[in-house]
Amino acid sequence: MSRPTGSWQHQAQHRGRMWAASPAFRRQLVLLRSLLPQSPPPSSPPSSVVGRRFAPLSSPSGTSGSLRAAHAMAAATVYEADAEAVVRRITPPLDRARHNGQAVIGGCREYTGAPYFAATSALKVGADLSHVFCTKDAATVIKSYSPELIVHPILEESYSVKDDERASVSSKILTEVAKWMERFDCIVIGPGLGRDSFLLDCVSNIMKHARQANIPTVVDGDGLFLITNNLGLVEGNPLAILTPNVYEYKRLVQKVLNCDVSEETASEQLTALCQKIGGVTIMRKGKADVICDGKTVTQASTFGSPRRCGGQGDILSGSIYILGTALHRVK
Ligand SMILES: NC(=O)C1=CN([C@@H]2O[C@H](COP(=O)(O)OP(=O)(O)OC[C@H]3O[C@@H](n4cnc5c(N)ncnc54)[C@H](O)[C@@H]3O)[C@@H](O)[C@H]2O)[C@@H](O)CC1
Ligand SMILES: Nc1ncnc2c1ncn2[C@@H]1O[C@H](COP(=O)(O)OP(=O)(O)OP(=O)(O)O)[C@@H](O)[C@H]1O
Ligand SMILES: [Mg+2]
Repeated sequence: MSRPTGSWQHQAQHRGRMWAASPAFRRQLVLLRSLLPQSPPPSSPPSSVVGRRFAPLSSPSGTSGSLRAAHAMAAATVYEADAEAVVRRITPPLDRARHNGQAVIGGCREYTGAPYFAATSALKVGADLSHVFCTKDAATVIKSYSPELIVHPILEESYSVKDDERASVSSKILTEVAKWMERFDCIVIGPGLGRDSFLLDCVSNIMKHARQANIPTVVDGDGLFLITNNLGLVEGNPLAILTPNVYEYKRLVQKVLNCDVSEETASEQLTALCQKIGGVTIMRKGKADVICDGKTVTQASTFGSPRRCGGQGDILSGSIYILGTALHRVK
């Protein structure tokens, strides 16, 4: 699907006026401050920020075509995040008056592990409740993994819905998820979702609803497959965080920037990608996780296991839940 033809700048100006007056705007400020260390004042040494300042990953020289303009605007500096300090800063304090919840939209016939990993990670980093919205086939399996998860067997794939029932089933699914939406501090769209066209249409509606409700939304796994083919779902949404792995990033770059991934201009290309989509924050997963909001580039290169077993990305997307709670605390 092609991108909307309306001018992004025009839409951004309009949204900007609305955002400035809304609680979501304050959440966005916290999002940026949490993920990205602030630039030190010109006279301050690098140690004064949460994170160290790094030389550019590469020079923008040698880039060509449509990327050149974006590269000219790109942040030339990559910061190294002090991941532990960031986590300490945004982890929700224990408070008797408070409870927090998150939802994972994912899980189909093939994949039950991914939504489980994401949902259970949220519990481990501090969520009191974690919901999974998945297909009926996946629900019993996911429930049997853990009594802590609240599992809703409501998503449907094409094979289980007759053509003339699609509209009513789709609307029923949205109504069911919408009923719960206000309880969530954050939703994660995509781990183990699969790529069934009917299911993805229903999830598009859920994403639009979450956006209207200003719920911070992490997009991972097959959620990234969905948005890569329908960028309007996240375009201009400052509460959207995309967490692509190597392949998901490659597909995004090819679709949005119309070129291949370039390691020589990695930070500039990531910045250009954020700017072209508009508003979103992207965490590019890899040996170092590189995070960008279109202005600043930060990397977290704390050593992890070199083993690349499946599920590590799902754990990451579920853990980003704490960022959602940080955002809701400034409601
Ligand atoms: N236990 C589970 O249920 C799991 C389900 N998963 C889900 O599976 C679905 C498809 O995800 P995929 O990542 O397979 O889809 P992709 O389309 O991103 O990957 C396509 C192919 O690339 C390979 N690949 C991915 N990352 C790679 C890397 N860093 N280096 C080399 N090869 C790489 C994969 O093995 C796969 O064969 C998603 O919904 C995802 O969430 C995964 O999260 C893994 C665990
Ligand atoms: N080459 C690597 N070396 C070391 N750590 C890595 C490497 N690639 C990714 N990681 C770490 O693993 C985490 C998960 O990234 P990964 O690329 O495995 O996600 P994924 O493919 O989406 O995982 P999943 O199997 O859950 O879908 C990242 O946050 C990163 O810290
Ligand atoms: Mg993944």
